[in-house]
Amino acid sequence: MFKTIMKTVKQEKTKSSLSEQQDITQIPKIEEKQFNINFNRQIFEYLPYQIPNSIDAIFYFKEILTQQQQEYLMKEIYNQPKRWVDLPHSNRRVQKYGGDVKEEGLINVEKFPEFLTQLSNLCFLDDNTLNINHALINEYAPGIGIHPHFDGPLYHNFVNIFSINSTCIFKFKKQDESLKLFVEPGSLLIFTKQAYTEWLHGIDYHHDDTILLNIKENQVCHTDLINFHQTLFYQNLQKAENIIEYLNNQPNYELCQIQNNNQYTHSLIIRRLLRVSITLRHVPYNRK
Ligand SMILES: O=C(O)CCC(=O)C(=O)O
Ligand SMILES: [Fe+2]
Repeated sequence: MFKTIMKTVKQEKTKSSLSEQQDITQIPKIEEKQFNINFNRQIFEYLPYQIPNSIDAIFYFKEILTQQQQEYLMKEIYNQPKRWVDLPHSNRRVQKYGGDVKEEGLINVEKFPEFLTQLSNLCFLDDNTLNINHALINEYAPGIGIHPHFDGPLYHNFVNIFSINSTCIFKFKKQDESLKLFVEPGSLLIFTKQAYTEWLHGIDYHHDDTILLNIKENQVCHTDLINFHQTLFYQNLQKAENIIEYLNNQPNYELCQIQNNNQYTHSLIIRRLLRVSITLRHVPYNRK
C-alpha cells in the first residue's frame, strides 16, 4: 500500500520552486484521500526505510512531501505570525502547537490547526494506542543550527521530523562518535530507541555543509553519510552521465579535490538556505 501512496505523491510532484511566485489558491492541501491516509502505523511500512548498518533506529524517507505540499505548509506556517517565539540564545524562531510539555504531561492542550492534522496523518508511531499531539516548528536561517541535545523523557521516544526548503547535515553524537545524515527538503526523518535515548542529535551552526566523497570511474564508491543510498542526492547521481560535471553544475554546490587521503577523493560543500522543520511527537496527557 505504501508504494502506491509514494507513487501518487511522486506523480503529483511539479517542477515549481519555492522561490517562484505562485498563485497560492492553486496549491492543493494535503488531502486525506491524496495520501490515502492513516498508515495505521504498521512497523512493516516504515521498517524498509530504516538506515541499514547503523544505530537502532533511524529511518529516512526522501520526497515524502511534494514541492506543492511544502509550499502549502510554508504558507500556513507564515500565516501564523503571532505564533513565532524567538529563542535569543539559539538565534532560532519556533512555533509550538498542541499544548505545553510538563513533568505531569501535556497541559493547556489545544487542537492542531488543519495543516498539522493533515501532516500528522503522514507520521508514524510505534504504538497504535498513541497519537501525534505535539508539534514544534523550527526556523533556521543559514548559519543557524541546534546544539546537540536529547529530546528527553517528557516526549514519547519516537520523533518525526519533516524538512522544508533547505538541506542540512543532521548529526547524531555519542562521546567521540558522530554520524552524519543528509536531510533534504520534502523528507521525513524518524528516530527512536537508542538513537533517541543514547545519542545526542543536532545541526551545526554553519552556512554550508560538507560531504566527503570517494569518486572513481564516474561512480561514488563511498561517502561519509549514513543515509547516502536513501537520499534524493544519490538518486540524482545515479542518473548523471558525468558525476563530476553534474556536481560542478549545481548552483548550491562547490566540489573540491582532496589530496593525500585514501578514503575520499572530493569534498562537496553545499550552501544552506532557510530551512523550516516540523517535529511531530506524542506527549502523554497525564503521567501519574
Ligand atoms: O530541526 C530539526 O531538524 C531538529 C529539531 C529538534 O531536534 C528538536 O526540535 O528537538
Ligand atoms: Fe531534538
